[in-house]
Amino acid sequence: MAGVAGRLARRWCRSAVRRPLKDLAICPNQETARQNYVDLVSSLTSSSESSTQVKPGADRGQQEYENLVVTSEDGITKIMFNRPTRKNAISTQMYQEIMLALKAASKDDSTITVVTGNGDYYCSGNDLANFTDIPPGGVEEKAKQSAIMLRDFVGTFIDFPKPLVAVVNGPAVGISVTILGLFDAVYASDRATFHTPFSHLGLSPEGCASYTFPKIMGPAKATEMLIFGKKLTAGEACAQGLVTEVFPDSTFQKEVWTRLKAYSKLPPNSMRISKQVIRNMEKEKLHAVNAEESSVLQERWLSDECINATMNFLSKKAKL
Ligand SMILES: CCCCC/C=C/CC(=O)SCCNC(=O)CCNC(=O)[C@H](O)C(C)(C)COP(=O)(O)OP(=O)(O)OC[C@H]1O[C@@H](n2cnc3c(N)ncnc32)[C@H](O)[C@@H]1OP(=O)(O)O
Repeated sequence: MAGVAGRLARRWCRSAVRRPLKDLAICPNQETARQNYVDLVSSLTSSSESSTQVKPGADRGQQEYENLVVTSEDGITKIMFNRPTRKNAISTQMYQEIMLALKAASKDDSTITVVTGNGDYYCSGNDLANFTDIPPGGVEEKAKQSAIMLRDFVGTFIDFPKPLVAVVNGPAVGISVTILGLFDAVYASDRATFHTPFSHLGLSPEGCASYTFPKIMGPAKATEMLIFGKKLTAGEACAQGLVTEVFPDSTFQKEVWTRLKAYSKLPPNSMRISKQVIRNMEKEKLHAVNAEESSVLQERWLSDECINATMNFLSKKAKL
């Protein structure tokens, strides 16, 4: 594995050497930062690479997923993030699996779709090792591919036609928080926290949060979360309208699932149509916001601020 990373890194270095710096449109400091990043990537152990690879033989036709557990029962399709040892961080493969699972859920017989996490975390956001998988086109190509994937991923939530409920079983970070603004209800354990540390990571908001959060909680509170990276408790997130209701952790699963099972017996067409009426006027705007956020992030991922923060995490120098 280290050999593959090394080869990719060497290929990126050769292409960088062939192109004059003015063509790269970056200053020498950025060039050095990127080179350091590529060097770090090539020295990493195989664990981060294996976490983002698609296993041959994963049979999508039969809805088998490597990083999700998807079940359908009592009119509810449950999509559970299932990488508990990585705090359910979303790998490249997992983004694809979530999109597939949502598309399947949009067409199945269930009336409600639920997203939740396995283990002590709901989700720790984007898997920071995603950026170690550098294609032959180099880091610019990686940023471009990531922006396309991000736009498609968020677009799947914008277009989801049935009631979509998040059952937030523990801390939520980054993109797993921002997309909550696209859910129809958010139930949280009192152990959950909501954290979008974009500035700490040299990033900017995604998941349409630059539009939905100011609308949900007002611009001043949205600024504290999205620009200053303030971590909210479940109670605070509920007071600000991001969370529908908070439950004590000891009774969380029982109370939430009892409620969801009752809701799932409501007439499905009526629920779908009500969702359309509530959300459809906004769809075009949300897709435009999604495109803009993805394009801004494509640039951010190439910035010194982002590269340094990612390196610090991957080399175990920093955590949130
Ligand atoms: C690519 C296209 C789309 C991009 C969309 C962009 C989205 C932006 C975001 O989502 S920003 C948020 C990114 N997330 C983070 O920065 C979180 C990083 N993780 C942490 O700070 C901590 O791990 C923690 C606070 C979430 C949990 O700390 P704790 O001490 O409780 O647990 P560990 O750190 O020991 O975690 C167990 C192992 O899991 C690995 N891990 C956890 N989260 C991530 C992650 N997001 N990316 C990669 N790896 C993660 C962690 O490194 C541990 O691994 P180890 O056992 O090998 O040490």
